Amino acid sequence: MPMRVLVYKDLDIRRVKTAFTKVRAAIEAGDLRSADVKKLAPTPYWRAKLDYANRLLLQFVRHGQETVCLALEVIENHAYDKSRFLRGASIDESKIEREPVVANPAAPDGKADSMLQLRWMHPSRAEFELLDKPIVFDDAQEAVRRLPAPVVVVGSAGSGKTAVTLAKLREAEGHVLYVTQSAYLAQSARALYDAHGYENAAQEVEFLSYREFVETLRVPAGREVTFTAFCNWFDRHRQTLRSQLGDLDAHALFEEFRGVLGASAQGPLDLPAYLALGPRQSLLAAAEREAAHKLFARYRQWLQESQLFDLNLVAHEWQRLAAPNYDFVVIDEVQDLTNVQLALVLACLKRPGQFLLCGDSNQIVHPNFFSWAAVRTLFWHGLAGEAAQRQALSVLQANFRNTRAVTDLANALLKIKQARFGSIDKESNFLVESASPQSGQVRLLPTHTATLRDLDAQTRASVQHAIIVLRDEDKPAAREHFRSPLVFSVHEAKGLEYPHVILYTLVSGQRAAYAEVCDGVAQADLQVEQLAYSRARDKGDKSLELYKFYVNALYVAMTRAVATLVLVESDTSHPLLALLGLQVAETSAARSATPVQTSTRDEWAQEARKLELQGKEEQARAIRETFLQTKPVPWTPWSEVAMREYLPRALDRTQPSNKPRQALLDYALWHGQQVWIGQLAKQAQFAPALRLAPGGDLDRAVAWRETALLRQRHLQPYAARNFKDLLRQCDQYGVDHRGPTGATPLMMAARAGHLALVEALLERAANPLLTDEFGHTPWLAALNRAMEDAPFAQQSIGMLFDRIAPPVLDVQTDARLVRLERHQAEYWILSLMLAGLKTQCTMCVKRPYSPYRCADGFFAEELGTTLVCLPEYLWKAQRHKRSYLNQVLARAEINSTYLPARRLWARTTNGHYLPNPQLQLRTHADGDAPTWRPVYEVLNLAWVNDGTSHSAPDFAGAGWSLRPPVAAAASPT
Ligand SMILES: Nc1ncnc2c1ncn2[C@@H]1O[C@H](COP(=O)(O)OP(=O)(O)OP(=O)(O)O)[C@@H](O)[C@H]1O
Repeated sequence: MPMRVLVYKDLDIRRVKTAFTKVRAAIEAGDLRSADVKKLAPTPYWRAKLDYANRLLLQFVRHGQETVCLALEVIENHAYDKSRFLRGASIDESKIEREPVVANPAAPDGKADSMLQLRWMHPSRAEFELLDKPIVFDDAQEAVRRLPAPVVVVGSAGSGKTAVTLAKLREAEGHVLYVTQSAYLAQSARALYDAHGYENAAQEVEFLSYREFVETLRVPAGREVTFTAFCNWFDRHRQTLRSQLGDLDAHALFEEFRGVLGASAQGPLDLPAYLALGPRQSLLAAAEREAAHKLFARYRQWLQESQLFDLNLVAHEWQRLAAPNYDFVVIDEVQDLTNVQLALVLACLKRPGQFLLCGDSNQIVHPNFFSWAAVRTLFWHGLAGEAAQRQALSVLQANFRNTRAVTDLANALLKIKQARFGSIDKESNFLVESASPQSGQVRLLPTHTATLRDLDAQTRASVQHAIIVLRDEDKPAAREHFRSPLVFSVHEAKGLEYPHVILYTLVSGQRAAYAEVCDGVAQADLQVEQLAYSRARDKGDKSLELYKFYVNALYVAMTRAVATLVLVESDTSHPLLALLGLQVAETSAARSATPVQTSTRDEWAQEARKLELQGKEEQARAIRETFLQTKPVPWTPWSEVAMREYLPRALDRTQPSNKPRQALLDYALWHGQQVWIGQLAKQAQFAPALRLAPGGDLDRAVAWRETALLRQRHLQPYAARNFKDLLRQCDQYGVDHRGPTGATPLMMAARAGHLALVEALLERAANPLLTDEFGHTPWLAALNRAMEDAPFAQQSIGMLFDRIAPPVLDVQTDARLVRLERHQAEYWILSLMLAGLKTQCTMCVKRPYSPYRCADGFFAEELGTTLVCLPEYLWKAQRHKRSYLNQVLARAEINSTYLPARRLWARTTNGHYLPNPQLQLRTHADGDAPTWRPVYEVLNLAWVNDGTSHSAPDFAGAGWSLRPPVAAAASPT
């Protein structure tokens, strides 16, 4: 059967052009035999034969009932090991040659259903972009991709803005920045960029949340003011506020401070400037502004007194730190940033105009004065004439996410908004076109007891259903009927999506406001295919500002639903619902149209983890309490606290119990801390310790053997092929419970190099960011082993890297955030230092270099021993020279003049380095917001020194060594 062939945008066929054309024609003709297409089991890929030495990597996907062939990569000279997509999978070419050719890739194992589905396909375009999945751009996206900078893209949720933005970002050269308000979005964009091992040598790319971007200039002192903190301040001033500002709520005042008073690129407004604002530029009438201005001054004072900072005000102060750093900048969800914040980002461009902005003003759910016109005015200033002329906006109208029914309803609401308030601006004045092949469903149901009972039964145990209410204060009422932990206010739901969504009395809960939203709008006003641009009738009319929250909130809430949407309303005859074309679905069949769904424990665990990453703590906690209940472990995991408690008893010879002695000995061997062994031998005369350290001095050969045995014993369950019991334990005690050694199962599995177990634990939402008391994450636990076990480094680090290595390493030096990316040598060197510090001076483990030589710090030869074991795609052969490592060590040293100055480590003696004592690491303690902590506190240097250094005489003599760091000796100045 003929077959469409789509070609990956980055496929390089220069050297095999003719052969490629022939192979492509054969596949298009459905003749897989001539192309010699064979499966590369066990990977999902196939290969075709281009000529004797070269192969073409393929993948087959489905679009509806059709099978489509994707041409991904040319594999030159049989070098499957260099393939970007195969990621080092071992392919036996001779075995493949013997495989039979397959006539139809969808047929052989009858697995067409499990093949990747393309969501949408262009009628004629043959090129595809690859993010997490292959995407063929529609014409509007393709046009944006081809536009020269500056580019401004307006598109609603699900219109593929992020996809096209990333495609464009990949084409830029030099130092490139992607920045957006939400840390979660920045992280997911980075994951999409990196997907399938994408790398681009022509660019150095950073993905930062706005907060992180600010931190790269200087980390603001104190904590960021949160809305909750603001609410507490607001409550304290409620009386004054009420008398002067009426019943303005906390959200509105926060936004007036953020979006109006503090938003201007020229700095916070003084009173005359504030009073001079037009009626559509502030929520407050002229008379109230004086009071608001005074309050703003008090707010700023309160921030200072409470050691809080407001990123908006920081943006203004940091303008002086802005330097031309970036060649190209992408700002996603630009509507979430104020002008002063935007100005700060754009001030960091090397050449004005080298940016792409994208966003959607229909998604603003708190009063916000974002307007495309204001954004335009802002960058108009910085642009030379010609660039400014080109400054057109591109609109993406398609929606690749929601089903047709949901999109139709959202469009109806946009029409009502337009008819009632006029256009917000020319740019956001469009309807959305659904690109979904599915029709979907929208229903209106009354708040009858039986209906609510049915809905609760359908949704309570399913991760596929979410319940959305208007405001936080509406949640308790929803919880009376819905037991699902997935109850969100609109604010919280922004940026989320669920297959099925219930809106609980959103409209009836605010009948009057929603009646205003559709006041004077008639069915006839909605009979349009396009939105015509029109201004509001009365320019002084502030109703749009006042009601924008309600209409946009409803819009955001609706568009969270991918497939089906249910509106549950007490007032089912509200005029807005009628205008939206919603009628009550009366029959019991309609009521229970959705079957009861039950998600598995793993699915709930994943959902909790996802929500946690997005900062939705409340729902994550609710999931844990409802579906992931666990018991405390019945053992006492090893810890510094426990050992400190044992120490006096363990070392006191008169104490009869050997239990604390044995625990201390095992702990010492596990972590490689010889000091405790010596003391147990000398002071306690503990027989097992005496065998290791007769007379108190360690017999290293015996210690190596004992350590290996003990480690093997503890790792054995995590290395075993059958790990059912372990998973059962995770169900009982939680996936991140602390085992007897104090490590989580993921840390142990990583150290054991057990990929299948690592994957099973990640599947159960194990947290790869948790650390042990030496600051070791599961990834650092694996690296620690790699430093003493070369075969492990060779066999396991590559595959573990893809699963658990952090995409970036954030450190703070000189009060700035320095982000180390995975492809930078500094990322690896610092990771090895963090992973290796604990055992740098150990005598309990056989390591390639003597602990005496290691005491002054890490050195090129030592680091290189591990780095050369990494697969080529992680550590290129060019980096294998020791001189290269010495160069990197020198350039990131605290006194180096190299730019950018990273100041990651300090030179202790010639060629030896230790992490800069001034360095701080971003840590992710259980459930808390990430915080900065000094590196040696995270690595627990004091405890490491207690356990390893006493019996190494050289330490004391080596001016600056693994003794507690002497800050003065390493001061960056
Ligand atoms: N041309 C396309 N064909 C098929 N799928 C697409 C296409 N463009 C985007 N998508 C998919 O549609 C979904 C939404 O795209 P994307 O996240 O880029 O939209 P967005 O406009 O950034 O949405 P939001 O503002 O809600 O984040 C993604 O799963 C993306 O892979």
